[in-house]
Amino acid sequence: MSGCGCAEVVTPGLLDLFDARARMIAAARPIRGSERVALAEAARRVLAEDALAGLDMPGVDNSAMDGYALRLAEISLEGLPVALRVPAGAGVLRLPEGGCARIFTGAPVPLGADAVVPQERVHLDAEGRVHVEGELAEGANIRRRGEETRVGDLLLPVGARLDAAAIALLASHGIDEVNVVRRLRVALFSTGDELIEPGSARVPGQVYDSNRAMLHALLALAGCEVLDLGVIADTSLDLQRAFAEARIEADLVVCTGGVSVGEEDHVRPVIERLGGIAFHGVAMKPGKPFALGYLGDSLSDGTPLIALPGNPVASLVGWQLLALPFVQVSQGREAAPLQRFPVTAGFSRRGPKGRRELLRVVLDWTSGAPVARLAGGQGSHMLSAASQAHGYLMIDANDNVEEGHAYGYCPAVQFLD
Ligand SMILES: Nc1nc2c(c(=O)[nH]1)N[C@H]1C(S)=C(S)[C@@H](COP(=O)(O)OP(=O)(O)OC[C@H]3O[C@@H](n4cnc5c(N)ncnc54)[C@H](O)[C@@H]3O)O[C@H]1N2
Ligand code: MOO
Repeated sequence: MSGCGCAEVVTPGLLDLFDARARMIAAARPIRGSERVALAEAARRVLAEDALAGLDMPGVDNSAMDGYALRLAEISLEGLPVALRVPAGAGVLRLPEGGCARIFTGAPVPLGADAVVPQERVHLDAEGRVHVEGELAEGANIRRRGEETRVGDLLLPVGARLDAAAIALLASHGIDEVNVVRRLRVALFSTGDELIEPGSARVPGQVYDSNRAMLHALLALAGCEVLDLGVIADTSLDLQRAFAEARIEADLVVCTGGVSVGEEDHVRPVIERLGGIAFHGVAMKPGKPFALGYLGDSLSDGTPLIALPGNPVASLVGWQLLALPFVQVSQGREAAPLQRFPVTAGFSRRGPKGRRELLRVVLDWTSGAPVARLAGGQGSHMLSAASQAHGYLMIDANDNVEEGHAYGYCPAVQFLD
């Protein structure tokens, strides 16, 4: 990866992005409480207890191929008569001496058989006797009982998030209900007197509230229950009321807007009155005025609060890089590591001094290897590029982008896990 080799120099007063991330992860406390849900409803939920194997897997020795089950010692020039037919779902039968069994993929291998020959490797003579072509090893094409897991083995640990493969694994053991961590209850509001609801009539100067729609979607994707408090007016009193209500109802409060330094930005002083700020300001672009705070006596005893910037892309990036790992730990999961790998830049650009920049890029594969190209305008108010981007190119605080050099690429898909 490129870089001038100097130590990172970030703007004084701003926290380094990775320090901020570490502080978010350290500050989060897993919530208490679980519920039983049907497996069909369990996608993206987090296991509240270990899931153990209810049976040996596979449950019986079974065939990996459509073919013939036989005793290797009985293979002869005369061929073997087909003495049994064993479809999937049949019980465990015994192979008669001197005969073989027609068998299908997944069907129980009859007792006595020690190999399965695929049907492509046999020929049947006029009497229907089976002749094996080529060599066959003992155990060939037999999937052994318990070769994957045994009764009582750990299938999935507490804290595992249930994806489609995990759900299939549980279903394969006959499990139809699971004990999962209750959903994290998150109170969400945006603040700004210019904000109006999408769908309503607008006069110039008014702005549709896109951050709340975005954060609602992101919280839902992360498996949270969202308590949507709407748009809160930019006054200390209104914010104070909103925070007080949010605190009673929720495990976590997320707000967006009004978190910068102008006199119209009331969020920080109100938080300081009702609780405190753990940190405010991260050396990243976009997303600088990110804050972690709390309502109550302390971060560990009070209700945590995440204040995201108003600029839409700053809000998105703040969620993805800083808020999401906090939510993951609060849900009883491990915070997913930030995936980053080198990708060549297909453009040059001056860097923002003092802040790590997250450029919204698309990957161009036409040359066979990925080349990052800007997805569009990079202003932190510009959602178009963010909506097109495959991920971010992360540029160090004191670096410029030079075409042909490699920089850390963070795929956006990781933030949907
Ligand atoms: N003098 C300074 N001004 C600003 C600084 C600074 O350090 N010194 N930081 C800039 C940065 S960086 C950002 S990011 C923004 C963040 O400001 P706020 O979090 O206080 O956000 P607002 O001022 O409320 O709004 C900024 C911008 O975003 C629009 N917005 C706000 N909420 C929403 C929403 N829910 N949906 C859509 N758009 C929203 C708002 O209309 C403004 O255009 O501050 C810079 N200023
Ligand atoms: O952090 Mo701000 O996001 O540069 O717009």
